[in-house]
Amino acid sequence: MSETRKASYSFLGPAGTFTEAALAQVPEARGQAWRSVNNVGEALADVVSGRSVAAMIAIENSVDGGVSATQDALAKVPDLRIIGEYLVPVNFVLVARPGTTLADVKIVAAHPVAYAQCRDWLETHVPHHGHIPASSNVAAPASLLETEQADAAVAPPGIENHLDLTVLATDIGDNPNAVTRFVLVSRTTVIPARTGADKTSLIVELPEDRAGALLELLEQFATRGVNLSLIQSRPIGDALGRYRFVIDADGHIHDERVADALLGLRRFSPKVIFLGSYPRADRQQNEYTKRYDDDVYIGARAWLDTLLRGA
Ligand SMILES: O=C(O)C(=O)C[C@]1(C(=O)O)C=C[C@@H](O)C=C1
Repeated sequence: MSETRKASYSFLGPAGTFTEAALAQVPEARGQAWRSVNNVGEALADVVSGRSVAAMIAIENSVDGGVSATQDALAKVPDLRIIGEYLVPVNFVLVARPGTTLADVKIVAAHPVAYAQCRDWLETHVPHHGHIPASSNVAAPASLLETEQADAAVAPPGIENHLDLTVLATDIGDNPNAVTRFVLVSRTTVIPARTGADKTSLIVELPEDRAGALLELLEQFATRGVNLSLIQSRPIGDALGRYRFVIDADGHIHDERVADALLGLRRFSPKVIFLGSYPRADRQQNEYTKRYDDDVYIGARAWLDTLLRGA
């Protein structure tokens, strides 16, 4: 009797993290094997080695901004593609071992991105606290039951149903509408179909020592009517003052205006990494001016062809 082998999907664990909630939104991952890992590097290594078909990773938080570990890993690990985007609303509770009160709390364990989202609350209600970083929002409360290094932990709501911990405070996030954006990363070169509500992710380096280079980069998009939903600089790391740009552009590589912008970037930049074109999580149709429609590019190319053919 032959048994179908399950495909493996890696996610930041253990079970109960927001990353797991993002993976739960992926229809193809349902009923497959989910592999809990401890960090983004491990998740991407699983994809590179073929151990997992894809990995779910956090890439941006509405309060704390871009997740630098993810952005840097995507710049360094070759041949990865983003194939989907998912949004998860995030809010937090403060938990402790039973018997602990808020007044007892001196050290708080928290994932750094979660800590950054609860900083105002913690500074107001636990003003003298110290912080121990944890690898995830579930690893933080779990650590309270393993060591006494921390007195309390920042955790996702509902954690008290899985771990023997007491909730000291709820809704401790500084912004009640906080959202984290996740991406599903794979090694496939098959580009998800164009939907009209798409995003294209890129990492672009600037040519060195050129006045106005950043403006020239932006012009590649502006002159083709392509809107950017994200542009963030990250240090390349080899010398002070050298940066790469992480970019999300509205549209799909199969949109003529986006393809033309990519050609412009490739001519101008020493390094362009195409991270993928994929459906936007918010399913909002891409907006652009009529003069950047596919037909306009196709018509212009046909005109050039007739000139080249001497017609
Ligand atoms: O620890 C988790 O629950 C995660 O899924 C990780 C993560 C992140 O890496 O940004 C996800 C969402 C929250 O904003 C904080 C932490």
